[in-house]
Order: sequence, then C-alpha cells, then structure tokens
Amino acid sequence: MASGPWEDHGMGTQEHMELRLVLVGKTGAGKSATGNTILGRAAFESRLAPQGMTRMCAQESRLWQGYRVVVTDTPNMFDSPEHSARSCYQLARCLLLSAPGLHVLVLVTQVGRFMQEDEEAARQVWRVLGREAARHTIVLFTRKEDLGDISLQHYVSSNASLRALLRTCGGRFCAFSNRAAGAEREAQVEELMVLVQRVLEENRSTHYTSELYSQATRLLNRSDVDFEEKCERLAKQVEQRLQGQQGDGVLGLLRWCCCRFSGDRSHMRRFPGIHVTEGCTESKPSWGLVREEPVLPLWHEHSSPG
Ligand SMILES: Nc1nc2c(ncn2[C@@H]2O[C@H](COP(=O)(O)OP(=O)(O)OP(=O)(O)O)[C@@H](O)[C@H]2O)c(=O)[nH]1
Repeated sequence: MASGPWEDHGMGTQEHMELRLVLVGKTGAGKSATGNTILGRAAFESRLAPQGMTRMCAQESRLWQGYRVVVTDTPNMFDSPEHSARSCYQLARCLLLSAPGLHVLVLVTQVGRFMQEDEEAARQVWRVLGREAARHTIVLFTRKEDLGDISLQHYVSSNASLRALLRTCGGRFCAFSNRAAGAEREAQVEELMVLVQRVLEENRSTHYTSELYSQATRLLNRSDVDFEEKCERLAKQVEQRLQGQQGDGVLGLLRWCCCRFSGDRSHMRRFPGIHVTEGCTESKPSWGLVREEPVLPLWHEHSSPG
C-alpha cells in the first residue's frame, strides 16, 4: 500500500487504486514523451511530426506506490475552432477511456514556446469537460533542459498569459526533461505526483466528472454496443454540446450580469471569456459594454477557482 504522502487520502485501503491522468496539449508539445516518462517506459510513440504523431487517444498504466496510474495520451483535439468530426471522435474516445472521470488533467506545453495554441487547447478542453476541470489541471512544461540557468519560477513569471493560466490552475505546475533517465526521471515523476496529491486533497480525493462523463459511463455499461460504436455515439453528444455552447453566449451574458448585479459571483466561473468592460457598473448595467474576451478567463481578475 502507499507510503509517505500517499497513505492518507481517505481513498480506502484497496490495492492499486486507480489514478487517471489525461494528457492534453497542442501537437508536438511532448504529451506522448511525458506519458512515457510517467510510465517509465516507451509506451506511446513519441516523435516530431509536422501533422502530429499521435492519431488516436491511447491508454497505458503503471503501478506507483500502490496506485495504478493510468495515463491517457491524446492527439491535439483542438486543431480547429470548428471542432471537426475527428476532434469530437477523439474527445469521445478520451472520455470513454478515462470514465467515470479523470483525477488529473495534465496540460502539456513546451518551455519557451507557450503560445496562443496552448491557451486555446486549455480553453477548449475546459469548454468540453466543464470549467470546473481547471481545479484538476496541472500545467507541465517539457524540455526543462532548455531552461538552462533560468529557474522555472522565473520563466513562468515573465509571461503574463502563462501567469494567468497558472492562476486559473491553482498555481500547479512542474517541468520535465523527457530526455532524462533513471533516478532523474523518477524524481520528475515524484514531483508531478506531489502535485497530483495536491489535486486530490483539494478535490476531496474525488475524480472530476461531468454530464459527458456520465454519458460515457452509461455507454460503457452497454454490453450490446462495441467500443467503436460507443465512440461514435458519444462523439455526437460532444458535437451537440459544443454546438449548444455556441448559442449559449447571450444566455451566458444574461446570467453573468444577473450574478454580478446580485453580488453572487459563484456562477461567474461558468462563463469564461465573458468580460465587462470599464464603465459597466452594478448600478448602471449596459449590454453594450459587455463583450467576449478572446483570451483566458475572467476569474483571474476577481477570484481563483478555489
Ligand atoms: N529535448 C526534449 N525533447 C522532447 C521533450 N519532450 C518531448 N520531446 C520531443 O518533442 C517531439 C514531440 O514529442 P511528442 O511526445 O511526440 O509530442 P506530442 O505532444 O505527443 O505530439 P503529437 O502526438 O504529435 O501531438 C519528439 O521528438 C520528442 O522526442 C523534452 O522534454 N526534451
């Protein structure tokens, strides 16, 4: 059974409790290589490829201090804002593989190459999974060796977008050199697992779930439908959800303003990207002063998702 920081999570005494980690990020960020570091073996194919190496979500696991750490590797599922059928299918596959819900979402990005696509990957994955998934997110930087003499802390504090992203993720981040081997590699895994432990503590040891995950679980219980068919069916639900959200904007604005004017900010987290420009006060609401914010969420201006 687990020892040290892992023994007291209220997760029961069952051997090999599952910890489901899902790796997401843009093409070439190092998701597969990170998965291999965590697993301690070359389980996923990791190679530089202009169009992306990983085509299908895949899952592998290892035992770690009495836990079964289950890692789901994904392709870039958010390569176009239009949400292609391929992306919806991969999202569905990812949900089915990690049902009934993920414990930790690992957002993988490269040191020195944090770009709009990384922000987009984060926003899109939270859009599909639900905004509260940010509470389960850890940002993991690959190519740690490229930092040279610069500390990771210094690196992240020098970029405003990164700072915003990390605030949204509760300040949970770490860096891997996926070229590392042996003790150095295991020390990195240990560092990540300390953050995983934090996520568990902050979420009362429960996994993250959502309506789509519930649908995935219901589908998994159907013995009359094969896995491919389950993926196809859930992909339709994913597509509908994404389409539904496009029409949710006005309703979102309305709800958001109502929350703001009533002083209740608890619902604001549900509508990331909606921002009130200067001049819109609680005593003087104005639709004209409300706009969609193209970058990360508004809540880092007001409160973190605590
Ligand atoms: N030097 C160095 N190279 C890395 C590191 N992590 C990943 N790479 C390299 O970056 C390239 C892309 O890595 P992948 O793991 O395939 O990236 P991915 O995000 O899974 O890519 P797709 O599956 O194509 O979306 C590979 O050539 C890796 O060897 C790292 O920490 N250091």
